[in-house]
Amino acid sequence: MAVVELTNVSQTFGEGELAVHALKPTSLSVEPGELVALLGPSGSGKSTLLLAISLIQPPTTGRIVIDGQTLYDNGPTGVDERAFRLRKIGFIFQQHNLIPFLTAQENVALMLQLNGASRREAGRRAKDLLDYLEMGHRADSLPARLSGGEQQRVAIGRALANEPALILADEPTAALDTERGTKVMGLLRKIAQERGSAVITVTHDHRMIEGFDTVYHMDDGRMARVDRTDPQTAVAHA
Ligand SMILES: Nc1ncnc2c1ncn2[C@@H]1O[C@H](COP(=O)(O)OP(=O)(O)OP(=O)(O)O)[C@@H](O)[C@H]1O
Repeated sequence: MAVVELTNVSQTFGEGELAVHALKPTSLSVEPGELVALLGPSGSGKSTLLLAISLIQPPTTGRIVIDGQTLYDNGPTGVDERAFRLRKIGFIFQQHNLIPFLTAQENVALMLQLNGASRREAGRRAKDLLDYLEMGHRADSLPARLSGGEQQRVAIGRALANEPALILADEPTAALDTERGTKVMGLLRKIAQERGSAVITVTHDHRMIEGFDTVYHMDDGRMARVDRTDPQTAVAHA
């Protein structure tokens, strides 16, 4: 079963002559363990797509099924979207938005507590997760004391805390040097494989493209799959 199943999802802002068709009818299926990259110029609809998938900004039309649950079918389906997001979707943004006065461990634990874990249980699981991300030794540090790459790993820990079926990321490696960026990609792959999560990442970071299973290019609200075996196409979309 696919983790993400989109059918004819579109987004139009405004009406009549002023209408912006930010996302033309788009269908997409992402399997467990699959890493998907979304490329495309500024304003092509990448953020619109991520916001629609997570129903942070519901689309104008279409059907969205995540982890077997129909969240949207040309309108809301009655699912509690906020609770669903908290349990099933992890977000990683370029600006990691860690809470500055909480330690690395507390930042991760907070997500678990929001989902009902006790403080003690959340602390224990957050520490395990940071160990897994090779950040256990910095568990008690405040974000300001961590390097950019370390902060990014804490943000990844936070996104993964509830073992989400789907991870949505916006430029997770752009602020990192190649070595750290490669490590973050490796982590995403490891998690996707071990947990069967699907990962959809907006990226302009061409250094990392090889790390993805599937690459889509967006242009003016239209999404097309990039055939990486064809150098012409791959270059045209680079
Ligand atoms: N809430 C909104 N109201 C009106 N227009 C919007 C809204 N959100 C996005 N748009 C428009 O929709 C189009 C797609 O925007 P989107 O943010 O999805 O692009 P993007 O590919 O993510 O760009 P970037 O790489 O710059 O983040 C743009 O023309 C944008 O101006």
